[in-house]
Amino acid sequence: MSGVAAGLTARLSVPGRLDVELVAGPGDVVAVVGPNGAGKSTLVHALAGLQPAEGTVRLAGDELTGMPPQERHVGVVFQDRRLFPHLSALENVAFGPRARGVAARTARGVARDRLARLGVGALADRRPGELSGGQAQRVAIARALATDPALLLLDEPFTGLDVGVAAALRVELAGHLAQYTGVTVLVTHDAIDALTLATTVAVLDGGRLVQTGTPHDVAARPRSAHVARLVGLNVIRDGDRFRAFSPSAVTVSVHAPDDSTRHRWPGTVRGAAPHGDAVRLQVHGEQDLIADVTPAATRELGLVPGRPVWLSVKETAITTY
Ligand SMILES: Nc1ncnc2c1ncn2[C@@H]1O[C@H](COP(=O)(O)OP(=O)(O)OP(=O)(O)O)[C@@H](O)[C@H]1O
Repeated sequence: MSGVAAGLTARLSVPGRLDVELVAGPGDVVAVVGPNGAGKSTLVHALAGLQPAEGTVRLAGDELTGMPPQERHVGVVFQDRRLFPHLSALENVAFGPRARGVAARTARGVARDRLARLGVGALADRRPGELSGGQAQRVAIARALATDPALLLLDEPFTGLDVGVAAALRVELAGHLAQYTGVTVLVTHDAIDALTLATTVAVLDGGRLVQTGTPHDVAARPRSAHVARLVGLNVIRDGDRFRAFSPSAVTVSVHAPDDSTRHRWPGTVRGAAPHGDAVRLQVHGEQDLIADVTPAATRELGLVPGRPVWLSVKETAITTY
């Protein structure tokens, strides 16, 4: 794979908890998903050097194996933020560059820039105790980005935030990640994160990677019930918004539906696989979509690979982000 030397290659093992090989290129956003206890946090901590692990980690051509956390070119955001309570937002963000020997004035300039980019420039003088959860998480992300890390680790960064706050932060993070040339590893329990932010979804179960692929591939061909439940969503990009709907909300027909209240897409059946009591169809077209239909409908409509179909969904079944 080209560019891997500039990206991340990790082989990590923590006996009884983790045994994975993870490869990502520059700009990749790897969403790590999996059930509770799968080893997601262990992986993030091992990459950050906060969890002793056997194996090797190469990042941007550097060997990190055995390197202490503060020397790794890694930015970390945890769910509980972990800002220094006695420092202002600005000082929290400037701390990393300062610790790396950057002059105070320059470090503060970098910190102002990162805070502004995360939409919290006006809160630079506040202490963490004077920030809302969403604001504190923006500061935590600004802090993680302040050293221009080659690897950004986000461990459930939206957990504990109000739905609206998480949605706004997700949009900003998406904009940021689109320009970020390092590797991002994002631990998430949320299908929207996996499908909208990630370039790769890595499914961890029992400490091992059981599936990796593009978000669409993993959603279309989930190899575990957990992932099927997690990523079983259609997501369409509409400008800078994402529109998501469940495969069970999709109606499949062989003629163009004339109901103007529904969104319609033509496509061709690519594959069909049992999915619980239903059949999950993969449909290729201008939008690659998945649809759950009954086995009876599959037979009656002749929904086999190559079959041209129309998919439609009611506006009310669509959630916009
Ligand atoms: N400090 C520890 N010492 C020993 N075992 C641990 C420790 N922390 C976690 N484990 C075990 O390691 C395994 C992986 O845990 P980990 O916290 O990495 O999972 P996770 O995927 O992040 O789970 P969750 O989604 O619940 O946060 C689990 O079996 C857990 O019980």
